[in-house]
Amino acid sequence: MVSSSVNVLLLPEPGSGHLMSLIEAGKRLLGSQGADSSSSSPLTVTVLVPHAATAESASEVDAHVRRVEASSGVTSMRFHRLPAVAPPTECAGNPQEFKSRYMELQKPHVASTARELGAAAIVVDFFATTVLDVARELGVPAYVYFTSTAGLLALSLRLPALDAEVGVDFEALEGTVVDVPGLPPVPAGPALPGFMARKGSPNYAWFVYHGKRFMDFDGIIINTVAELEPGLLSAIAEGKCVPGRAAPPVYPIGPVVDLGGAKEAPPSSSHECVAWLDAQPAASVVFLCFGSLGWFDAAKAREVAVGLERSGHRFLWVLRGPPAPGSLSPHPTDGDLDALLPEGFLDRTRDRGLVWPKWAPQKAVLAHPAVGGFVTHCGWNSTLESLWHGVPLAPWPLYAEQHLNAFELVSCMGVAVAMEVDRKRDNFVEAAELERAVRSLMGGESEEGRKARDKAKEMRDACRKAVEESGSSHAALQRLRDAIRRGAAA
Ligand SMILES: COc1cc(-c2[o+]c3cc(O)cc([O-])c3cc2O[C@@H]2O[C@H](CO)[C@H](O)[C@H](O)[C@H]2O)cc(OC)c1O
Ligand SMILES: O=c1ccn([C@@H]2O[C@H](COP(=O)(O)OP(=O)(O)O)[C@@H](O)[C@H]2O)c(=O)[nH]1
Repeated sequence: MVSSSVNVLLLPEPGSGHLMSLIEAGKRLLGSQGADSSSSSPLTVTVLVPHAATAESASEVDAHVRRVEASSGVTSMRFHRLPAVAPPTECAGNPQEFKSRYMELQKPHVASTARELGAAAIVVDFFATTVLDVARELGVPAYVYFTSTAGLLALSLRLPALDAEVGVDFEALEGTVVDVPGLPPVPAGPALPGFMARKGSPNYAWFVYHGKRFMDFDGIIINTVAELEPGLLSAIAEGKCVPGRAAPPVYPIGPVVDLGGAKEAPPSSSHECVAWLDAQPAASVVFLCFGSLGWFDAAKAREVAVGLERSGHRFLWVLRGPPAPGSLSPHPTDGDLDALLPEGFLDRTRDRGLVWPKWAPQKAVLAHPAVGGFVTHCGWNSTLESLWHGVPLAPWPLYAEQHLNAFELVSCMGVAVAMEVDRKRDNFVEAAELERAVRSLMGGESEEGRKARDKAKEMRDACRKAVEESGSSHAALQRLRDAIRRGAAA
């Protein structure tokens, strides 16, 4: 007998990156609900879509929601738009504070919607840990969805204690290391996330707050793969991050990336970048792309150009320019190549390079057999997309938690060659250093490069196996569904 459905509410942060990741996670939750799904209650998912704070963000969110609504096959996922709230004021320049306070303002709407729709569980974005109060008030189990690494999760869980142990600002710890269970000693200067620099900053305070609250959830769903971060996941599960308290169960269900049609073969050469790659030999092209917010000024672009030219390798370089002057949007503009690149660079490299000034079809590029290496800002989605295709990396972190990701990619996972990024000079990389890293990554004599290439292939296989039936992420999803059903029954 099929019993009534179990409705899981998802509360994303209304920015396209986090929203898309949580919706994709919701699809996985609905996925194949297990051999016993005909006899147990089927899960349904309702995404609570907060009204985005800016017009630009609202239109991105709306477009994405419409695409998912229209796509066939996602029949048990519904979307419920939450009413607009007045955005918090006085947080300019403090994105973590803004996002955290904005999510806190959703609480009354989440509470009334959960009552109206009936919720068996609530899953919230990691900027929305305040919404745990609503779940507790209603007696509904609550899960947090963590869009980044187990490394950042371990650091977040450890941070409240670390905050008490360390009496100075973290930026004053230059030259020392920080202990995070599951990671080798973390060099404070190069590797800690930027928002940890000053204890007085509201972003830091929110990071400590979220770290505390993660411990109170019924479970933490994380976009990683057990085989990518085994030591970190064990350290968290063994309670090493918060001694004396059992951590909530952690469900590594990754890689949660929407691979669309790009899973195996690249799509037809409809995009100029892909058409260009079609004409290049296998594993011969280094791809450079820096996420949704990465951009370069002429000084940085010059170093890249010189480094690429001297490396002799083929390249596909996504070069974006600064956000529009006067605009509130942090998004880069299309790169003005004449202004950004050294004289004659495009002519000299015409036969072996393409500089693309706009948003690029990154997933299709990484899926292309011509791509042999990826110079990346180390955004976690970009990293997972690269590893899904077995492409080794050279890290050039820029913002958010990316410096910690870069450290982990080199020092723990071994899928990246190290590249020296001068954080004190706004993440500047010298041409000679880029040239060295690209040569190593793309098949020079270096042992480091060979190891990164081998390890990336190994991780590709591990990621693909993880999502198969009997794989670790598949099993974690099944444990999560069981826990949600048990919670609903209770
Ligand atoms: C992981 O720590 C931080 C992440 C972010 C952050 O926030 C964010 C919010 C949105 O509404 C849309 C986004 O696209 C977005 C992206 C983002 O940073 C990236 O998040 C990715 C995961 O989805 C991934 O982890 C990348 O590495 C991040 O660059 C912001 C932040 O502080 C401001 C964080 O500490
Ligand atoms: O030109 C670009 C830049 C980025 N991306 C996509 O944007 C996402 C970036 O997410 P990530 O977590 O790497 O970094 P963020 O932009 O959130 O910092 C990834 O899915 C990329 O494939 C893309 O398709 N084209």
